[in-house]
Amino acid sequence: MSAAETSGATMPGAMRSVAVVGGGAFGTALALVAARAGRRAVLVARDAETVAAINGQARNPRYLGDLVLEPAIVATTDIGAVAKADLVVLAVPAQATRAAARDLSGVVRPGVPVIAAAKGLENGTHAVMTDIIAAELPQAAPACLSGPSFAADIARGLPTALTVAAADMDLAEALAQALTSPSFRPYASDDLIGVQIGGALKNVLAIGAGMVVGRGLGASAQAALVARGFAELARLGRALGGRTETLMGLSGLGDLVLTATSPQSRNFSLGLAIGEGGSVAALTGAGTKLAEGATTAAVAVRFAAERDVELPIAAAVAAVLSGRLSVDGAVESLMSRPLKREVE
Ligand SMILES: NC(=O)C1=CN([C@@H]2O[C@H](COP(=O)(O)OP(=O)(O)OC[C@H]3O[C@@H](n4cnc5c(N)ncnc54)[C@H](O)[C@@H]3O)[C@@H](O)[C@H]2O)C=CC1
Ligand SMILES: O=C(CO)COP(=O)(O)O
Repeated sequence: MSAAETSGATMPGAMRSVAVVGGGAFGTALALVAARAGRRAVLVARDAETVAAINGQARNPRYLGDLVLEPAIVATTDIGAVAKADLVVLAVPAQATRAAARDLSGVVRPGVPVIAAAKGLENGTHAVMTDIIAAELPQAAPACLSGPSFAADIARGLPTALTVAAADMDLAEALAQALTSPSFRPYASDDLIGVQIGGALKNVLAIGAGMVVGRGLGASAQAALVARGFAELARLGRALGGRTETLMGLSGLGDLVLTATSPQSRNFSLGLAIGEGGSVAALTGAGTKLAEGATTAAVAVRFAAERDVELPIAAAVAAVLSGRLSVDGAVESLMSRPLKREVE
């Protein structure tokens, strides 16, 4: 018997029904993934208008424009629907993951895997998402899904490859089997920390890359930020126990390359607008699009400082976001740091 079976976690053949919680862009895309993989997929969203549009017109206009959602998925506002699921996906923002998990505490059945889809660190606790799930849903088997994949690309059925991780590799492999389809290729991993630190940090670095482009600093500077930013992501990931191979894989370097180079990314776009002279307050205030890196920046810098890990680029991004530095001031501070060996 595998560790997953002895721990009571649900195994692949039994994962017939998937509940995705969170009716935004990524939750909707992941409900489509589950449906394409042959699972019974239900999307639990709190906004009744979104639920009506998904069920009535196969669209989520608020988050995915006029993209047609095929195959059809079923949406509901009833969180009780999660009780029937053999597999749960939590696709709400990182700072809402604890509240959403708490809402599910009396609903998720024992042994059911709960996959965190958010990319970020919790403000205050510095927790990764699977630690939040472990704390709030002790009856569940925590897992996470991360990698280069824009929700709209997934929803269109474009080819995507991601990493799905669980502490138990057998469970990670079972989750990959349960979600795979011709356009969606999950790779299994048991490195929960490596996967989640990569996903959290790449958003911060993507904001920095956007600032570089928006300020007109050139493609050479953008590439330097990606490479030295990756050194920071890997330094923090390794300090927390993540593996170098994971950090260099889909959920780390892969997602960093995507997000730090594409205006399709909300994090990159936020940085771009700041670099062009936009006001941080106006670009991150109420009603603006989610950019997880805007919160994760300061959280990661504090977390790293506690562990004596240096994150100069992330710190510069956090300083610009908090109004302590201009983009030009950030560049000057980074360029005037004492010279270092490239490899420590
Ligand atoms: N959009 C994308 O391309 C991708 C997003 N992600 C990650 O997925 C997470 C969610 O992102 P998106 O879906 O894009 O954001 P979004 O802004 O499109 O949607 C967020 C959804 O969460 C809901 N929500 C917020 N708090 C909630 C709560 N307490 N309970 C229930 N629902 C709640 C909102 O009503 C909204 O429907 C983020 O961490 C993001 O980094 C990961 C990969 C791709
Ligand atoms: O995580 C993502 C792609 O992998 C989505 O990035 P943004 O949140 O910056 O749009």
